[in-house]
Formats: sequence, structure tokens, C-alpha cells
Amino acid sequence: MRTLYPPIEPYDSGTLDVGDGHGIYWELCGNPAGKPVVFLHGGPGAGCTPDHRRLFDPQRYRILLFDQRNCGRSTPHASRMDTELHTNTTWHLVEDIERLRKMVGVSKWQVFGGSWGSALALAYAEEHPERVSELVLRGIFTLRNQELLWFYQSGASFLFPDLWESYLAPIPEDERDDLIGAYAKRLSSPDPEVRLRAAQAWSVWEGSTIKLLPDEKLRAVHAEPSYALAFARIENHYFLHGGFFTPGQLIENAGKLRSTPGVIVQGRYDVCTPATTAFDLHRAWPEAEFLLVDDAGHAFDEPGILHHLIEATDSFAFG
Ligand SMILES: CNCC(=O)c1nnc(C(C)(C)C)o1
Repeated sequence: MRTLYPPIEPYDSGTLDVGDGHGIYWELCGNPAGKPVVFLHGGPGAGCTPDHRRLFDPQRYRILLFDQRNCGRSTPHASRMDTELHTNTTWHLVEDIERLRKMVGVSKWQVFGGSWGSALALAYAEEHPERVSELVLRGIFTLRNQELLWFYQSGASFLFPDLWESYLAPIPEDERDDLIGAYAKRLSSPDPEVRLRAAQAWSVWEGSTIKLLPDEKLRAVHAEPSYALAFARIENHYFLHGGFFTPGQLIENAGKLRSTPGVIVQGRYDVCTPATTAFDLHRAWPEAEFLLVDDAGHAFDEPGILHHLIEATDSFAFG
């Protein structure tokens, strides 16, 4: 089974001013003369980690990673309540990707994204197909209403009834018919204790359910206050607006990808973004290789998923 390439450090990094008061943290890793690839993290609001650099052969790829608006090392951080989110939408991020592409000076690049990153990758590729050499996608998420309701209102709750009680805890029973809406109210509360309690409950729900087997380290990351506040605020903001898509937009427009080489990797037991969406994308984009991993959940570093992701990036590298 293939696994991550060795740990590496960036050979360059910085912050790009993209307007609206936003500074986007970016870093370049691997071979400056290598095949260009951009990595799109999940959430939205999760930020990049050093392991994300390791999905690509550093001898053959020039790897750009960046923290999307208001999260990670980008500024202003959404954990601050004076950080407003109205200039953080899918289409702002698509424009940021183009700004970064022009900054690094490439005409096209491989786009790699998992979960929310797969939605952003699809949005970018459907908007700018001429800028995408290949797509490598994992844990397909297109923010259709049924997808959001499954994970945040009713569905995944049937598989994790114990953890679901903790997700419900901050919300009074008479508001539980619209949990995304009820969480929005608490994530914008003037009371910092109310905000933090809601943010941690929201963030830990996801952090506790994205791997096939429990991962206490990942749960702890999601419970950390600054991370949880940004992650929950940004996710809830996007989900309240349906990802800023028209209903079913990414699947309906997948015909724009017919000439783009691609690989779709999906865990059979992905509770966060169930396989039905990946299958719908496969049906709409049959040219892409579709790999359903029978012993995996959602996370990129589940053994079977990681194996196919590394095989995919290797297969597209020069040489
Ligand atoms: C609903 N959020 C799905 C998503 O983008 C996602 N799933 N897991 C993650 C991290 C592990 C990166 C937090 O992001």
C-alpha cells in the first residue's frame, strides 16, 4: 500500500493580498521546475497541514498549498468575532485560486481537493476548464441540500447516536428542526461562551466521525478553541448559503469536465460525505477513474484512500 511521501518544508511561502482585507497564506514545496499542482483543503475552514504537502512526489511536482480565506494562517482569522465573512464565498475562493496561479506563473495546473476541497476543485474546474491539467478528488462533497441535511440534521446521526447527543447539546429542543440555522444563531452570539460551546460541538461532531475508526488526536484538533471557532463559523456560513451554488450545480455542470483527466477516490463508509455524491459525479463524468474503497471512511489518510491518491498523483506526474 502506498503511503505519504517523506515530510518536507516549503522552499518558499508568503501572504498574498487578495483585496477585501484578506491575506492568503501560501507555500510552495517540492521541485521548482516540477509539474504544477494546487492543493485545496477541506472544511471549508480547515486550513492546510504539513501532511498535505506529502501527497505528491517532491522530485516531480511543484506543489502550491494555501489556507483559504479566514482560516489557518490566512488573515483575518474567523476565530475573531470582528472578522466578517461576507467576502468569503466559493466564488471569492475561485478568484483567489486564479490569483495564485498567476502569482506562480503557470498556464494550467493539476487541482487536488478532498471533501470541501473537492467541491471547490469542481467549481474552479467548471469555471476555468482551460486552467486544469487534471483533477484528483477525494470524499466528494457538492453541498446539495440532501448532503447537508444528512450530516447536520438527520442521517449520520443514526450511525453515531452517542456522538450526536453532544452535537445536539447546545441547541434547545424547540429549535432542533433546523440545526444549521440554530447553530448560526449561537455561532454569532455576543456571548463568547455560547459561541465557543457551539463551535466546539459542531467541530468535534465532524472531527469524531470522519474516520472509519475513532481518532482521538483528530478529535482534539477539532476541539481546540481557535480552530473550532473558525472551522464552525466558516462551514456554517457556507452551508447556510448552500455553498453559494444553485441546486445541484456542480453535478449538473460536470459535462464541462469531459475532456479533463481525473480520478475520484471515495470511501464506502464515508459518513461525512456519503458515496452517493461520488457516484452521481461518476455518472456525470464517466471519463474519470472512479475508485470506491471498501474499507475506508472519509479522511484522506485512511490507508486505502491514501494508497489511491498517491497512485493518482504519481500517474499524472511528468516522467
Ligand atoms: C463538511 N466538511 C467536509 C470537509 O470538507 C472535511 N471533512 N474533513 C475535513 C477535515 C479533516 C480537513 C477537517 O474537512
